[in-house]
Amino acid sequence: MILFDQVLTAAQMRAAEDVLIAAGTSVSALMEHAGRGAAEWVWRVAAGRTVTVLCGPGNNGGDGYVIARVLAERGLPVQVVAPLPPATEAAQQACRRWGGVPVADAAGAVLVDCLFGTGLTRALSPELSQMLQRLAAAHPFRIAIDLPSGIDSDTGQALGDGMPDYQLTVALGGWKRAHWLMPAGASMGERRLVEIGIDAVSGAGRLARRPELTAPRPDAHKYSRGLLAVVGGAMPGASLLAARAAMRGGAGYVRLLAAERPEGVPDDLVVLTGPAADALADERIAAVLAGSGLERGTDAAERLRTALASDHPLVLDADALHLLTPAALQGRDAPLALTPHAGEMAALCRAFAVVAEGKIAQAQGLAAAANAVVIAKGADTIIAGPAGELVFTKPATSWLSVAGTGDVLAGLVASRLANGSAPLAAAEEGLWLHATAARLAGSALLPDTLIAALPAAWEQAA
Ligand SMILES: NC(=O)C1=CN([C@@H]2O[C@H](COP(=O)(O)OP(=O)(O)OC[C@H]3O[C@@H](n4cnc5c(N)ncnc54)[C@H](O)[C@@H]3O)[C@@H](O)[C@H]2O)[C@@H](O)CC1
Ligand SMILES: [K+]
Repeated sequence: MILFDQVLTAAQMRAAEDVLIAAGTSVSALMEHAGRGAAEWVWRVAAGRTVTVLCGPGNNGGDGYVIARVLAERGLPVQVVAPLPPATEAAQQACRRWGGVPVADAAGAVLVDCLFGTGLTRALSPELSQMLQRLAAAHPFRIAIDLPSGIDSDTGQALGDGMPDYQLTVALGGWKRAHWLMPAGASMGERRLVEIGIDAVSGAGRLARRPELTAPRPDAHKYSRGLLAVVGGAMPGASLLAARAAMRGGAGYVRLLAAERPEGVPDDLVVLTGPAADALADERIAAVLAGSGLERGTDAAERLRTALASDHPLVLDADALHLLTPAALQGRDAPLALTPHAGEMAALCRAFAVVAEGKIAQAQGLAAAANAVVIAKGADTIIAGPAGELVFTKPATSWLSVAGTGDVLAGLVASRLANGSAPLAAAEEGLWLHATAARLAGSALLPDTLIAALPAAWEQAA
């Protein structure tokens, strides 16, 4: 089975390669396979122009020698820069088969960066870093093979300064975590995968899938599509945005529970201003959203307690994430989804005593500690589930970086939950609708235009 959506750590990638090697494939054969696949991409981009391959000492460099040989065999002008000699057996063999003489420096149309891949363990030396930057400046099109050299494969952090930007990154054998994490993702350009036959790896993450979102069943009615209660707070604008988004997320009925009827409520949104506990006692409620515009005072804490006590499937966002404690979850059985951005994640990790470095470990630690699906938001949104599930997402448009889009996302995830999706699926579906509507809303989008684009996003779901 070909796995195009698996996302691996460097250790998981090595383990997957070891399985193939134990089954009789040599490292050189894997390198040949990977290098040939990568060469196809370089060939297309180069379109007859001069290519420079920068080869490092490890197997990433070995891939580079394969690429240089394949392109030279096809008649392309190729030069190799190799600041360090090949040090692994497979790389030495690939270098011998290439058979050329490296040059000290080069300029041309396309730079192929094969300096380091998953084996990078420390920052590049100043000499190597300067060489990489000089070559990058001398080539208008830059392709990173497996990873841009200088990136930590597991965290996406740069291990030094002055990383160049690439137009294309060709992942070999499987996606690495860094391909879908910031800051690395911001410098990788387009990302493509060359498959080399590795199998499923236990404990691996995966890329978010295109969800199966369909029109309501022919016999649907508003309650069968799901009744969502949105617990509003002192700042009604945010909960109103979330509720309006939720109305277009698939739920059949959205009720806003507000202390007072806010300004600007559309006619088609039901607002209940009585005690929240009474409103939440309605057994037809399929899911609850709390947190958007809740604020953090005594009233807010009380409203959150009421939402938690009702024991409906629950999405908590924004201020609720600053108020949540492990004690508050005692006795709850219903599914829970949390949607923290980086600041809220830090507060939750403190509250739930999650001691972990980095976005993935924190999201997974919190998911386990709170028995919740955690949507760790940002330019590199990931989803962590309580059973260790880990889902990466492809970058959405950067125009989403504007106030209020988080409220829209929370409304969409809650709407999917009310509609009957399990929390992890609700998270993936909500993120897909959000990203698709954002793409359709175009430049300079606002929460309003994002919500307005949701029907068109649904049209693309089928
Ligand atoms: N193992 C395999 O079966 C395959 C590996 N492939 C390629 O091999 C790569 C991984 O190969 P390696 O594990 O050899 O790793 P790299 O090619 O990334 O290089 C690691 C080598 O560089 C040294 N090193 C690490 N950081 C350094 C630094 N800052 N300065 C100087 N030297 C440094 C290490 O000690 C090691 O010798 C992958 O990214 C991929 O490109 C592919 O060819 C497919 C098959
Ligand atoms: K590289």
